[in-house]
Amino acid sequence: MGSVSVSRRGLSKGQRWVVKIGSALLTDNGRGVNNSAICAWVAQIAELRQQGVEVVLVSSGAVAAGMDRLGWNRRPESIHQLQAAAAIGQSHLVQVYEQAFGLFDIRSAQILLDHDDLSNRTRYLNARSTLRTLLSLGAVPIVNENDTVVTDEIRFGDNDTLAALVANLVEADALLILTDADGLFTEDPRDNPDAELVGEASALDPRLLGMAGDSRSGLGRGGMTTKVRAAQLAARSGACTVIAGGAREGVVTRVWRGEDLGTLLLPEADPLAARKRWLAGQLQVRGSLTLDSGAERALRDGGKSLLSVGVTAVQGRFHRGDLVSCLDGAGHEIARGLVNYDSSESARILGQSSERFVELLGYRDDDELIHRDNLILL
Ligand SMILES: Nc1ncnc2c1ncn2[C@@H]1O[C@H](COP(=O)(O)OP(=O)(O)O)[C@@H](O)[C@H]1O
Ligand SMILES: N[C@@H](CCC(=O)OP(=O)(O)O)C(=O)O
Repeated sequence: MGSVSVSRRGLSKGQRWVVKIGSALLTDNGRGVNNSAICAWVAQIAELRQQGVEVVLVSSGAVAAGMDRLGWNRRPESIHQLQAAAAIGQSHLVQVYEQAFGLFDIRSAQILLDHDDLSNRTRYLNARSTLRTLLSLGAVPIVNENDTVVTDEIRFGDNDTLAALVANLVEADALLILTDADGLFTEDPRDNPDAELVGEASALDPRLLGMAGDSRSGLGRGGMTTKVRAAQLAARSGACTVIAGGAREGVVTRVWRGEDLGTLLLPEADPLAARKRWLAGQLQVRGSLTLDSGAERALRDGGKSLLSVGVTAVQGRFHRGDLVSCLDGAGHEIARGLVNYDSSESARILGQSSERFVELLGYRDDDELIHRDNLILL
């Protein structure tokens, strides 16, 4: 699987990171919320922020923290008891984070998501806009599954998957999964103490899932299997994943600096191509926009976003967040992208500058009709 490489050095170039902290770690194996560990991770995240890295934190631990507060020492079977424990634990957890981030003058924000939020396009885009806005305000969003409203069938099942979906959502450069093992080993080290740490591999290497086993802690859910799957999911939008031991001193900043810690799982060679392909594979084309020559040039040569002022016609019926084609004057498709306004709104703002959006639509959300990050040139 090779040793550490140039790819490790690339980690510090990432501008947006998702850091996921698992239950067993957070609660010191069920012994209440580990305040000092949380303070240490928060201090490291504050350092990353200082270096210009935007961080989204995905934190598990609500059920485990709630169990501790309720004096339960076994994870309940009943979904309602789990939900109740999560509700009690989550508010405590967020309070601890809020205090810790406060020491660094960083605002934190609670985001609770469920499966529908990420499979429904409008809610997906809304979640994305909120996360992006929070990041641009310098805040650290703290994400967890919305355990109160989910039922068994629609649970993500584990926060590793949720973290990978969030990495896709915010188009993160890296996903750091902190857990109670030092990374992915060739076998569960609890079964075989001679198992070796995998230093680096392609996230898509088929051997990885054969090495990964389940969780044993009774607090965590997915074990290494969901972490490897999460790395594969994150790789789809071009993110690399590091699975590392969260109890190691300075782990977040050390991984960021490229130190040889944990397991680095890489996306395919060209992350940008992966990201665009991921975008293209998202949806069916629902409509099209015809561009004037200025807009065509801005897209083709300038790598710019599509503004409504450069659109001359709107075809089809589509919603905000749908995939639409961008056509040149002769009707040839030159690009595809996720549109920020639905078809009737797009028809009202075509040819107009975004300054008139409020007057024409009654509101203005995004200045661009299609943001360049959501645009694929053909
Ligand atoms: N190949 C492996 N390498 C390392 N750990 C493994 C492996 N297979 C299974 N595990 C288990 O996965 C656990 C971490 O997953 P989990 O308990 O779900 O933690 P978290 O709460 O951080 O998500 C480890 O404690 C370890 O016992
Ligand atoms: N939403 C749940 C997540 C549980 C979970 O997935 O835990 P983990 O496997 O430790 O990431 C909680 O906060 O307890």
